[in-house]
Amino acid sequence: MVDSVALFCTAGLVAGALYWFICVLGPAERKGKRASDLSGGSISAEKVRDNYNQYWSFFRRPKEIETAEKVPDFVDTFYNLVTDIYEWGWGQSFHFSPHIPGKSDKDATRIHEEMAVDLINVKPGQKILDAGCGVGGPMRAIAAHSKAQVTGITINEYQVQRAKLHNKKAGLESLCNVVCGNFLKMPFEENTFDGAYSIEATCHAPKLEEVYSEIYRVMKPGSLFVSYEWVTTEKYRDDDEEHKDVIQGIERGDALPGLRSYKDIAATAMKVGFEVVKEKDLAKPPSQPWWNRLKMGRLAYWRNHVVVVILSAIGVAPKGTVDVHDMLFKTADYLTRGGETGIFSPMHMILCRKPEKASE
Ligand SMILES: C=C(CC[C@@H](C)[C@H]1CC[C@H]2C3=CC[C@H]4[C@H](C)[C@@H](O)CC[C@]4(C)[C@H]3CC[C@]12C)C(C)C
Ligand SMILES: C[S@@+](CC[C@H](N)C(=O)[O-])C[C@H]1O[C@@H](n2cnc3c(N)ncnc32)[C@H](O)[C@@H]1O
Repeated sequence: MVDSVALFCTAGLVAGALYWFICVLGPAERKGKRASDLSGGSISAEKVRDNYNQYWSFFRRPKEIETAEKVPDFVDTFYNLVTDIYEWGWGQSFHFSPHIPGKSDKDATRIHEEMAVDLINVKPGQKILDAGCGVGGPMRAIAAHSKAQVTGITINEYQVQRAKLHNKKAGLESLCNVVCGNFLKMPFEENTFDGAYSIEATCHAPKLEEVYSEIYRVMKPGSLFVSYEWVTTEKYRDDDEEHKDVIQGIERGDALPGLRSYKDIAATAMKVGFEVVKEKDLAKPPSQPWWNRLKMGRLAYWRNHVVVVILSAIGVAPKGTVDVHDMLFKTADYLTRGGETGIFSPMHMILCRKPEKASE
């Protein structure tokens, strides 16, 4: 009798501890994803590992990444694999922001997002485009702040579902619209939007010119476009093996067909017809390091690793989740090294205007 009571109590304690470790400690945000809900996005659970291997096979055939037609599929596969982990461990905004002393990561993220819409100067009710919207963290902050009508586009169907769900929960359905599509060939008429922004998304385009010219096409003459670009900075040397290693690590862990130099951004914008209004690397001092948040998360990553291993072992999370989590763990290190050495920036800001009259 005493034995069975002890057994019962121990089992209760173990179950309680597991619940606390996985469900309470797990979510990044109060209303975030739970570890027990980790999935492979639109990929069925049994195909997650195959898709992870397929993702890596792109890097064994680098020529294919250079082919524009293959890149959206490769990026789509990547976001099926990482979207839930990002939401669980980071939140609903899939980007970095400078650390702001005395402010939480959540507030610093929102301030960085609001700055984008303030730069494009839109009025309540006007239509704006979010090129590469993720699950819509920025879109909701921007719609709430500006009262503009935001249309987001993402290549990943699973993100569309997540974004719509979050928009509904936030009561922002009337201001936020999400479509699944390729930002290299958007399902919008010419001159549709009163402004456009893109946060850490155009880096996935094999050729920046293609996405910029498509954004230019759908914007109204005289309207503004702002982008936060992932770039290598003036400190990057391609004859330095350490630099090359860090940049290659960032490309592989973030589904990038090839990082561009900061020099290419304004040149490309002008090539497609934009006037460049302003260009500034928002990571440069006096901004505080954006990579602080990645470094401080290390303990949480270990806890997440244990959670993912347990959940995969008991069949709650798909089998390849551990591999995907490992890949992100290594990526966090490459990104931190990129930030600390100053050779990489995820927030090279460019503000452009579509001229009232297109030049010849
Ligand atoms: C703009 C892009 C994504 C940028 C960031 C949002 C993500 C880049 C690396 C990601 C992460 C790395 C480590 C993960 C950790 C091991 C896990 O336990 C919890 C999630 C991470 C913190 C994850 C979160 C998102 C990132 C910071 C790219 C893709 C263009
Ligand atoms: C790092 S996430 C950033 C998401 C969002 N801007 C944010 O900050 O939360 C990059 C986004 O770009 C989208 N993306 C990448 N390539 C795309 C393409 N060819 N067409 C449409 N969306 C694309 C991805 O699906 C993803 O939503």
